[in-house]
Amino acid sequence: MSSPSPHKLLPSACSPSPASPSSSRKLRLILFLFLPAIVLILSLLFPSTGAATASLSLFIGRLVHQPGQLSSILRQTRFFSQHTPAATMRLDKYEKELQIAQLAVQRASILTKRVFHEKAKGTVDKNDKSPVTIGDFGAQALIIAALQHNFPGDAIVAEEESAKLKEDANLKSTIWDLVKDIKLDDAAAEELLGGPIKDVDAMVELIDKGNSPGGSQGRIWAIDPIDGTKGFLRGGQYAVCLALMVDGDVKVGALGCPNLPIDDSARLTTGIGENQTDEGHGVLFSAVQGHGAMSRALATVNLDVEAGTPISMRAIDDLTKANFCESVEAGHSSHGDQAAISQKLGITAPSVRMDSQAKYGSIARGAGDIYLRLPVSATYQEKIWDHAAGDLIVRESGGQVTDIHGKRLDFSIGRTLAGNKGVVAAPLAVHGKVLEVVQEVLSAKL
Ligand SMILES: Nc1ncnc2c1ncn2[C@@H]1O[C@H](COP(=O)(O)O)[C@@H](OP(=O)(O)O)[C@H]1O
Ligand SMILES: [Mg+2]
Repeated sequence: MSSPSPHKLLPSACSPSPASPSSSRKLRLILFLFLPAIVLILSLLFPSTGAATASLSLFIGRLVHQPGQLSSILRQTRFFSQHTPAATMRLDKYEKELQIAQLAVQRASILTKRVFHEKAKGTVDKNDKSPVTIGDFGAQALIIAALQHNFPGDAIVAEEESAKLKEDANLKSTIWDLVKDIKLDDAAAEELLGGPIKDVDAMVELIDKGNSPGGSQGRIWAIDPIDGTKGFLRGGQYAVCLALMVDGDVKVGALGCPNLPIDDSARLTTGIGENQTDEGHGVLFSAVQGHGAMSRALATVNLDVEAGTPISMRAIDDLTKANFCESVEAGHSSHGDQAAISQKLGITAPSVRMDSQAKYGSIARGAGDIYLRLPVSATYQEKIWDHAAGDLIVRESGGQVTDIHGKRLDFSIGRTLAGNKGVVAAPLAVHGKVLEVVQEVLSAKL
């Protein structure tokens, strides 16, 4: 068994820490002591501006008495705490990348939702026997069109290729009929993405632009147009996933989860992975390295790139009360090993099964707590598009993501995570304990 590499296990420099209670207390004390003095000085200096002085004192008074508002200001101002920058999206870098990623995921999600609610999803089997739908091809074309328009020099690693479309004219035209009508409701946002794709040939060409071998150099986008295709077909959870890596490090991540509840505080229930046919769901998760993660309702319009709700993982003081997530597919993650790990940790609640990177998003916002992906096959290599966005979103929410050996996921090797086995994602404070038990249970296989 290889031991965890210490430098890889350091907490993300950007784990979010909301304004700390002590810094908040400090500011409240200062304001409390100086409030009368400020008011006195202002009224002596500007006797004619009584109303302004009164409003100012009212504002300061509210700050002193409303810690929530105070801490939100602290988060935004980076005041008093060296940790506060993480909880805001005040971006000094990657602002455009985040904006385009969010809009591209929103637009592709409109397409996937349309297919999701139709009976016939145009399913074909790929060579590896995994299914792909017209939604996968269409969403990939739309996302790549947006990336090519904005960042023409960037490489792209995307899951699908157009070979099947080239041999099936019907399939190709069905996808084009779908793609050509999809647009955001906001004209300016649509223009930012470069507007509609020109024609069917351009669409096919775009799909194949996702054939980069990946690697450790330069800017590379990873796209999974529909992650959890089996969940998508079953009527369960799925995710539209996009991440930017620079020199092998994930810098920006966006996850569109059209079937997750918008409310971040809704705890996961065991039924979340099935029969998600109600409208009114949909959440967009995003993160920028060093700036925390956030969520917002998955919309169809333009968006304020820095707005959204900061999210964080749930603090767990008692691991027996933790909530596990795992794949629905027993072929993707070993249900038996997961059950043995739960038992050893004293967890009695059944793990919540759901498809796709919606698992990463769910634990990042504290709806669930721990996501384990336990290898079933000795030879399977995880794909970078199945993890890049989720890995960043969880780490930026106060979590740690490693493989079962305790190594951080390495996105710099190519299209697969060839240097890793499985996934262990958990809040930073308990990750070590969870990993220990994972290794104990899997010891015979490691
Ligand atoms: N044997 C295997 N082990 C682990 N993951 C696998 C696998 N076979 C396929 N997958 C991946 O599992 C992903 C779905 O993950 P989950 O089980 O968490 O929903 C699939 O993504 P797609 O649905 O995009 O093809 C696919 O890439
Ligand atoms: Mg996938």
